[in-house]
Amino acid sequence: MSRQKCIALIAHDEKKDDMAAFALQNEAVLAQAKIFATGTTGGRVLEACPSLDVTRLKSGPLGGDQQIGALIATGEVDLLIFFVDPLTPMPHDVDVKALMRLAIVYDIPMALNRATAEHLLDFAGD
Ligand SMILES: O=C(CO)COP(=O)(O)O
Repeated sequence: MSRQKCIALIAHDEKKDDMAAFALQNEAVLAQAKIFATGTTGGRVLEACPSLDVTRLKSGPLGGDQQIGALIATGEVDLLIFFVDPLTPMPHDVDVKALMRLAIVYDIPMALNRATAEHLLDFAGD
């Protein structure tokens, strides 16, 4: 039997409402997966969908992006959904870039906006 899929969810502050709505809309598919999320994002996802299996890591600026990156490096993430805010400077921009870099290095499907995330979940739900 193949192991349960693992999905990482992250959203910058301006995109958190979008992430909560996305989680609610796709709750049935997300319920099949183990979810890792950065701290605040995970809290918002759990508020929207309390029954999901969400492990909350540190908040992004405090190391959460790096924790997700480490999980990618150890082969524990199958899909990264990261709603990025391209209009706000981030103090932890280097961490954001490092995470995206690892997703590319390990060839993990990565959605950086909602439109792409919907497509990826369509495939994951098949
Ligand atoms: O900053 C983030 C990603 O770079 C997200 O972290 P939070 O989910 O804790 O806000």
